[in-house]
Parts: sequence; structure tokens; C-alpha cells
Amino acid sequence: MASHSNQIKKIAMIGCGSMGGGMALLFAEKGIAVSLQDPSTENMDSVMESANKDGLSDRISKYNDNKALCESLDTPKVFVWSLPHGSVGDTVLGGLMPYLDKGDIIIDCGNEHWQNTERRQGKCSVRGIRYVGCGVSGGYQAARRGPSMCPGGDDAALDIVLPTLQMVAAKASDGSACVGRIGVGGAGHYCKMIHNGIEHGMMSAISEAWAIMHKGMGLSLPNIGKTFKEWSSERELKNTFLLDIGVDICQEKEGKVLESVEDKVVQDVTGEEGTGIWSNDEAIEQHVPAPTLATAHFLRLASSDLHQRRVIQKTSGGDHPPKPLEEANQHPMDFLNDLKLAVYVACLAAYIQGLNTIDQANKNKRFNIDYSELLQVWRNGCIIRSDHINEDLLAPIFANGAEYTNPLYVPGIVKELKEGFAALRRITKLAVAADHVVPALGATLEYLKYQTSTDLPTSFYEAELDYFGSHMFDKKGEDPEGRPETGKHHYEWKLA
Ligand SMILES: NC(=O)C1=CN([C@@H]2O[C@H](COP(=O)(O)OP(=O)(O)OC[C@H]3O[C@@H](n4cnc5c(N)ncnc54)[C@H](OP(=O)(O)O)[C@@H]3O)[C@@H](O)[C@H]2O)C=CC1
Ligand SMILES: O=C(CO)[C@H](O)[C@H](O)COP(=O)(O)O
Repeated sequence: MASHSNQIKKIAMIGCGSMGGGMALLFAEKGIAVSLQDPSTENMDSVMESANKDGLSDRISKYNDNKALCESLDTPKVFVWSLPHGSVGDTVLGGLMPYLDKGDIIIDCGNEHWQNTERRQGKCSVRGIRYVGCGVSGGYQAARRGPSMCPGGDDAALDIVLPTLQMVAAKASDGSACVGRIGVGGAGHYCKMIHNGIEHGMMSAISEAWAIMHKGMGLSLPNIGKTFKEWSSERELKNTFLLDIGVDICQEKEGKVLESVEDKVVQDVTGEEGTGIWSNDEAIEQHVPAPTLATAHFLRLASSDLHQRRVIQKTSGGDHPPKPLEEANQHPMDFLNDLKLAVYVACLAAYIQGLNTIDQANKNKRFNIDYSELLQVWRNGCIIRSDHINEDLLAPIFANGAEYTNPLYVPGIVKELKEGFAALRRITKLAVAADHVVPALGATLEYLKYQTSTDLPTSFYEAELDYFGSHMFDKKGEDPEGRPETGKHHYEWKLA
């Protein structure tokens, strides 16, 4: 495809691993000349090899030094980064700085921490260099064919990069590009971080349902794949990416490959990825209850150290293996329908918790987030794609530049949650009684209970706090509207 006049014509792709390699080929396929740079010659050679196969080799070349790399570009020079998070970006920026000029643009497509993004934006802006923090989702296959892209930064930089990002990004069912003007500063990376938190909540709920079907109902893996396929074709979980890939995972070699996979997620503790940790840190920092995201994360953490689990199992004299769910098999269709609704409610709750975290951060950090653009980014190409949740339920709330509304205030959404609540409770009750591991489903049930209650156990909690710490409390009926504030009363529960 030939590039148009407002499109960027040359880029440098720095970091040519799974994501960067795929994106380099994608940019080249869209008519953009790509200069590769990576410390691993092997990685660059592998991209060149794929370029040869795909007939793109005339548009891709590799460079080992920054001077030559920069000389290969137009003015302004445009760099796309796909690097591990953290100090690597500072090293790369330091190496490029001598060759950068006013107006040059860096589009950081890694999962960088938004504060690193803002620090580098500050450093770059002194020299008139533009740094866009652009979270990218969809995994390495989407990187090659069109990922979901979540850019944030200054408007002038976004004006320049958006037409090109629109060209390469995934397309929604109506053909619109899954990229948008998300907000200023680190807004793009902030929202991508929360996307990953939501992703973890959804992935946990789906995995918990997978184990219930497999170990509780005794369904074969190919049959579970079939069930996931049905769920993804039905209203509530329509076109849910994590179900769609679940079909392939369950059915590959009749489930034999999946059977060989060890039960541990390690990338948080090895430091490869940070978004799960940061998104939970942020929910707490922003005072937003996000238990579906948090318990999903704790399950990952607990799972990571299999050796430790073995030791604890031995110390405790055995484990509590999940038992068959006899009731489920008496009415399997009803049970599977409940299970689907339970997963749906957990996925919707994960979205709500993530969006509420973004909203609070948006108010505190003035990201100026455009929610309709953000939901557009999440329509396709990304891991949390789920059409009904996004397009039917959430997008209408934020249409036409509407202010943020907590989705839990929206009657149509509450109706869906209420309808799913009974199913979630039935599933959780049976699962807990039979020792199934259901942290995201269970935490979602609790979330819905405590978010809708005005009579929580925290009356007693507050009294205990006041007893030992004189932390004050409000009397019933005294709660002032607006932001929570310290109570007005202290009681001398026991005279010293
Ligand atoms: N994998 C995925 O599904 C997704 C990943 N991401 C994010 O995208 C980014 C890249 O991920 P991914 O492609 O999976 O990771 P990879 O490890 O495959 O790629 C990272 C690349 O960066 C290279 N690199 C390291 N240091 C430098 C340097 N100083 N200069 C230039 N290149 C360098 C690495 O080289 P070397 O191999 O020699 O170390 C490697 O080729 C990460 O931030 C990740 O979180 C985002 C969405 C999805
Ligand atoms: O960013 C991603 C998808 O959106 C990457 O796939 C990332 O590697 C997922 O890792 P984690 O589960 O630790 O967030």
C-alpha cells in the first residue's frame, strides 16, 4: 500500500523482539520504510528473513549504530520503540540524544510505566523532542496484522502520528481504527496498564470456569473449547478474545498440549512484565475497590512458585483437591449457562473496576482522558475485546464526549449485574463447597455485595478503630455527601 502525504514515510524500529518484529513488518507492509535496531543481530535477521518471505525486504534495513540509524530517517525523525520496561528506555534515549533534533518523535510502544513515560516526556520536551507513550495490545500476532494502540502525549505529537497509527492499527467491525487520542502525558501508558489489569481479571475468571468444567464436570478439553465457542457467539460474552483463543488452546491436538502446561504464571515475579503489579498499586493508590483485578493477581503470584506450594502442601498434610460437581451434572445445560453468566459478570466487573481506577487517576493527574476514544481502542485487536461489554454497555455512556460516569450508576448495567448475580452466587457456592479455586469469581460476588450494601460489617470495624486509635466515627444518618471525611465522634469505650 502506498503511503499518503500525511503519513510518516520512514521509521526506526528500536527493539525487534516478538512485538517490535511484527510491527516492523506491519509498518513495511503499509508502505513505510523501516530501519531496524536491536542489540540482537539474530532478532534483526529474523525480521529480515520474514520480510524476504513476505516480499517486504526492499523496505526494511538494519543498523548497528545510532548515527547511521538516524541518518536513514526523514525530518522529523520518527522512532517506534518496542522495548522491555524500565531502565532500557533510558539507555536507549541516552544513546539517541546526541542525534535528535527539535521536532523528532519517539513513539514508545512498550508496556512502560506511565511515570517513566512522563519523566522522559519532560526530558525530551526541553529539547523540543516529542515522546508519545503508546500502549499496544493484542500480542505478537496482532503486532503483525494490526494491534490495538493506545497513545497519549502532547496534541501536536498526536496530530503527526495518528494518521499513521490509524493506518496500522486493528480495525473494528465498522472499519474504524482501534487507536485514538487518549489523553496527555502518560495517559496512553496508564490506560494500557489498566487494560492489562482488566485482562488479568477476565483471564482469571475464564481460567476458573475452565477448571470447573474440566475438574468439576469432567468435560473433555475439546468439549470445553466447544463451550467457549458457544459463549463467544452468544450475547453476554460476544466476541470475547480470551474465549476465542481458549477454543484453540483447548482443542489443539485434542487438548494434549494444554495438558502438558504447568500451572504457574511467573512473569510478575521474574520482572518481565510490570503492568499487573502497577495496575493493582494504582487501584489502591486511587482508593478504588478493584478486587477482581487484585485477586486475579494474587492467584498469579501464588501460582508462580510451584516449589513453595509443594512444600506448603506437604507441611499442611495434603491439599484440598477440587471435587466433582454432582449437582452440575444433574442439569448440565443450566449449570453451564450459570457459569457463562458468572464469567460475564466477573469480566464486566473487571472492566468497571479498571475504568473507575482510570477515572480517579484522570481527576488526580489531569490526563484529560477521552473515554469514547479509549473504548474505541479496546474494540478490536486487544486482549480484552468483548463486544457486548464494550459496544453495547459501556460505549453508549461515553458517547459524544460525555463526562465520566461510574458504570455502577447506570441502570442498564446494574440490571445486567443483578441478573448475573444470582448465577454467580450459585456457581460460587457450589464451587467453594467442592474446593474449587475461584478467586476472581468469588471476589466479584463480594464486590457486588459490598458495593450495593448500606449495612456493611465496617460499623464494627470503625468502632474497633475508634476504640484503640481514637480514629473517630460518624453516627448513623450523619454521612455527609461528597468526598469521604473523618468522622465527628470519638467514644471512650473503656476508661483507662
Ligand atoms: N509480548 C506481548 O504479547 C506484548 C508485549 N508488549 C510489550 O512490548 C514490549 C516488547 O515486548 P516483546 O516484544 O514481547 O519483548 P521481546 O523481549 O521479545 O523484545 C524486546 C526487544 O528489545 C530488545 N532490546 C533490549 N535492549 C535493547 C536496547 N538497549 N536497544 C534496542 N533493543 C533492545 C531486546 O533485545 P534482546 O533480545 O537482545 O534482549 C528484544 O529484541 C515490552 O514492553 C512488552 O511489555 C506489549 C503488548 C503485548
Ligand atoms: O501487554 C500484553 C497484552 O496486553 C502482553 O501480552 C503482556 O506480556 C501480558 O503480560 P501480563 O499478563 O503480565 O500483563
